Amino acid sequence: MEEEDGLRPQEIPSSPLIVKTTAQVETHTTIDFNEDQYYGNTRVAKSDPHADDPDTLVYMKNVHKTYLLGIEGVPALRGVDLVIKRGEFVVIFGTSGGGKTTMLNILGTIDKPTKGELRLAGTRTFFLIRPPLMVTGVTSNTKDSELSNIRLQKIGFVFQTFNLLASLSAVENVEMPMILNGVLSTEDRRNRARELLAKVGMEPRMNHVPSQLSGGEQQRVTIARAIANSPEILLLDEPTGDLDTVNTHLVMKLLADLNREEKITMIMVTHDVALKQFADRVIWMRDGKIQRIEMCDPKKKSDAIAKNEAELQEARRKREESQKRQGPPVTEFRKPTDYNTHPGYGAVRPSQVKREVKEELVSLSPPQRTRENFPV
Ligand SMILES: Nc1ncnc2c1ncn2[C@@H]1O[C@H](COP(=O)(O)OP(=O)(O)OP(=O)(O)O)[C@@H](O)[C@H]1O
Repeated sequence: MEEEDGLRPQEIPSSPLIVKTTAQVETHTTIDFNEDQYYGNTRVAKSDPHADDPDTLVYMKNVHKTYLLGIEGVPALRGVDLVIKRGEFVVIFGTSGGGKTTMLNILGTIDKPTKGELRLAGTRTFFLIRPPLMVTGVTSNTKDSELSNIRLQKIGFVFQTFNLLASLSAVENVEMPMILNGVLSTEDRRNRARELLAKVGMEPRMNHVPSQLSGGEQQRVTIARAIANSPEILLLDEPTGDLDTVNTHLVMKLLADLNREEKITMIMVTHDVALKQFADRVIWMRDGKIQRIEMCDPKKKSDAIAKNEAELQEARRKREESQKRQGPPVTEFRKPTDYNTHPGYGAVRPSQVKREVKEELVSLSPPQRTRENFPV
């Protein structure tokens, strides 16, 4: 029986039916869907085995994003289909204005698509042009607080500009996502933050505030903070963009280790061609579309990781040698409390956290572009 709008009324299947398909992940263009699926009488997606595969962490189907500038629409994404599997290291590469950051913002639920389907780490998110009649999961009407829960538990962010809270120490910054998650006790949070900072080689400077840390050190703290709630995905927007060569090696080593050892899925936007070597797949974007997907040779990836480590060792050796030649560095001794920027050292005050988190959430939102600061 066909309804007026051409959609069939049908019961909600307990799990979406998988019908005949010849889909292949690697080349998004060859996905051939043969039948629609229905939730109630709302058509949400055509059948695709990847959509319900437990190893699928990101599923984007026909995702569009159009920004509104006054009365004009700026199309940033124009029908993106993408499947990312658990544990992959994906690099997003492409022309300026191609839609890379927009895609990352949508994957991070910082921004919502105008149209299309997005499933993230088992969370189903439908964005339909018209309001869905019967839909399971989250819709485009989903409250921001629910989306921020997905962000908090499933996704870690690392940006080019480290985005640490200026008035909190490194260890307090790392504790922040755990405070928001509200699962661990104060003591457990502090211990975990300490462990994470040790992992990124920053434990000795855990009581320093960001302004007392170098760019590379701040980025390591950011990575520790990003993995605090054991996310499944790390979204990285030019994570080495502001770093020198040695710190780039260091950060890439950390990311490669987290990907290999902890199976965290990495999705990284970069303009640095050299970083493509760390990827399993490179997604090339142009004019809001995926232009092509390049599969990378696993051997080249492991060679790149080994070369990166060797270069890092060499850089450290050279630095130690030059320090020996110049004699011991002049050390300024300070008490830990010299780094304290607010009373109640060691304890994060709830009012301060609340205010700073608010600022943090604002800073995570995509910049509001207006006709004045963003002429078209
Ligand atoms: N908030 C916004 N308001 C209006 N237009 C926007 C907004 N954000 C991005 N755009 C436009 O959307 C398109 C894609 O932008 P996006 O920042 O995603 O590209 P990108 O590939 O990350 O570019 P770059 O490599 O230069 O950072 C561009 O045409 C951009 O001008």
